[in-house]
Amino acid sequence: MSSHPQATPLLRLQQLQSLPERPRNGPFDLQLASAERLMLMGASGAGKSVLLRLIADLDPGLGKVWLDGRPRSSFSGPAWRGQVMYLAAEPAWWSTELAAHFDAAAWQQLPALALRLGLREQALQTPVPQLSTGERQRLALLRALLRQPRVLLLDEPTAALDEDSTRCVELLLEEQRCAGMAMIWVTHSRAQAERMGGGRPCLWLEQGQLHDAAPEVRP
Ligand SMILES: Nc1ncnc2c1ncn2[C@@H]1O[C@H](COP(=O)(O)OP(=O)(O)OP(=O)(O)O)[C@@H](O)[C@H]1O
Repeated sequence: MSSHPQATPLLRLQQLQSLPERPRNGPFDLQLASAERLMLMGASGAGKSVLLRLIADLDPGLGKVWLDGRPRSSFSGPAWRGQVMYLAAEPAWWSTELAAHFDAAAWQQLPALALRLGLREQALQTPVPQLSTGERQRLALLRALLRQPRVLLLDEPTAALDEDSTRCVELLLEEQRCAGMAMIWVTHSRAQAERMGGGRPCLWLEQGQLHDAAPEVRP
């Protein structure tokens, strides 16, 4: 399957798949342009997180991936994941101090962005374990955005959020897309897939394969 076939896609997958001993996932062939966003749905356990993790090189797999025509094998792992970044549904925090997760420039930019996502000012001074799930989810998103990846792989980024916060996140991510960031966005919300899909059908993952349409409308 290919989305928007083009001469030089930003991200290209060819026959990407999980290792044979893992649950079947793939092979996937996919292209993603700069400023393109694919919405991805599928039943719980269908393999959506595994697909994103395969792309980010966080899960072992077979097949090929390119960024801007350059093979993933020519990047170091950290360099690849800096440009093709996976934002987990439950992101990891390696220090209880929030500031430890941001470089100095990003830390300066954080308050204004946090305000836009409805985070209280005090949240930035609160030890990470004492933040609410939704606060941590928004801060993890900002941590990722401030690193300016070329491709952001979003695993249910609004799952823990109320409607207002969800809309704030959607607006910010739309701005980032318009500025050129490509995204694959996993959601369980059909309404969100429609809102954020830009008129394109969302992709469905089922039995390890991607489809252009929801299961009930496929022949
Ligand atoms: N490292 C692994 N080794 C073996 N099986 C795995 C591994 N990681 C995930 N799986 C299995 O692959 C399947 C897909 O998992 P995945 O987390 O990708 O589902 P998902 O579509 O993201 O689900 P949800 O919507 O519930 O988050 C699950 O059955 C899971 O147990």
